[in-house]
Amino acid sequence: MTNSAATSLPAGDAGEAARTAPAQRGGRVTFDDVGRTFETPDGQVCALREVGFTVEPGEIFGIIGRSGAGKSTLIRTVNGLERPTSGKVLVEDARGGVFDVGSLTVNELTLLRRDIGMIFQHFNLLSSKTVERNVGLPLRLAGASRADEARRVTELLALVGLSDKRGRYPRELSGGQKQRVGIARALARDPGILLCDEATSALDPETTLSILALLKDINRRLGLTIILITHEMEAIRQISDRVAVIEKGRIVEIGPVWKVFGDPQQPATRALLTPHANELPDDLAGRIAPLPSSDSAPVFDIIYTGAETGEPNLGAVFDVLGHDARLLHGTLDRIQGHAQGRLLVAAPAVPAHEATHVLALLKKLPPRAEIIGYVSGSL
Ligand SMILES: Nc1ncnc2c1ncn2[C@@H]1O[C@H](COP(=O)(O)OP(=O)(O)OP(=O)(O)O)[C@@H](O)[C@H]1O
Repeated sequence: MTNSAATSLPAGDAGEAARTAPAQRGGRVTFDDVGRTFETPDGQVCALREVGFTVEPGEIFGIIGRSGAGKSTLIRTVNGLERPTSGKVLVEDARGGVFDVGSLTVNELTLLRRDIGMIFQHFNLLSSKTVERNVGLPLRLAGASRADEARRVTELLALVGLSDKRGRYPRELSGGQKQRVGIARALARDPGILLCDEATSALDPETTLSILALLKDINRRLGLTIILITHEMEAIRQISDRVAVIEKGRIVEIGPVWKVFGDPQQPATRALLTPHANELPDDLAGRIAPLPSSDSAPVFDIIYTGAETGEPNLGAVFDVLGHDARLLHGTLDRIQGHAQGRLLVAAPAVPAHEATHVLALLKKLPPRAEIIGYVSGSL
């Protein structure tokens, strides 16, 4: 990989022609031991430490972390809005040109940013300009003719489902429509990478879903690489291929979404994903005791991480726990085709002194199970 800059960045008419052709595949982003510290009146703040991973072309890659973890700083290093104080951010475009973002001159950065679109939580639209003018702005700044701009705006508005809003102003649009304008504008110059900074955080749940569906559709149709930072786990779950968890500036966990969500390894990940995972409904919690009594039944907590082969086999569970076993509580979800979740099952047929033995049998079916207590009362 070349670490030096911009000789392969397209320039002039030939470059413009290449850029207006549909992207065949997205760009690749490599964080190579990236660190970023800020000098503040209160001393140094270390926002990123030893960050190292690669986002592959065409991936939708999510970055999650609590407030102040370093998400914004990290995503902003991709388009040079932040420069690393150590390490490198390398962006490889679809034509194989590799750019060391931190070492680019201002002019080179301007060129690189043509290949990197960005959308924001608060849309950042120009309120005095129509939808058409907002979307066409990057093209106009790049010197496109009026005719080329109008043609491209027509394509982009069709892509985001806003063809009928061409002459409207941002104030006349809903939040979801404004974000669609933001997406169209970000795609105006046919970038290979789209950065999404909390892009759905200001939207209601239904609109969020429609924007996520649009991003996924764009990713599939254009082959664009999408990097999204968010504190909304649902956004990641819905569309990301892989996810990285950032905590105090470090990447603490990274992997396919189904794996990280189904079987989080780090406390920071668990805190983000399942803050209420161990909470039971009050009525049930009140009935579960730590020790058995004469009329109680052991409660088995069965966890499907998604790594099991095939779908969860309830028949096999009931063969072990007895056919009068009762489902007390549970969730089951599907992420990227993997069924994962948790079932709490009471087994009146299992005497307390056999519970541990039965637990061992149960563990041979799904990979995780434990006894969380004993429930008494009629089942
Ligand atoms: N320009 C700056 N000057 C000083 N400190 C900064 C600057 N930018 C970010 N920081 C600090 O770096 C750390 C990471 O901030 P960052 O905004 O990247 O976190 P975040 O995960 O995006 O948070 P949020 O979800 O709240 O936006 C924080 O401690 C923040 O205060």
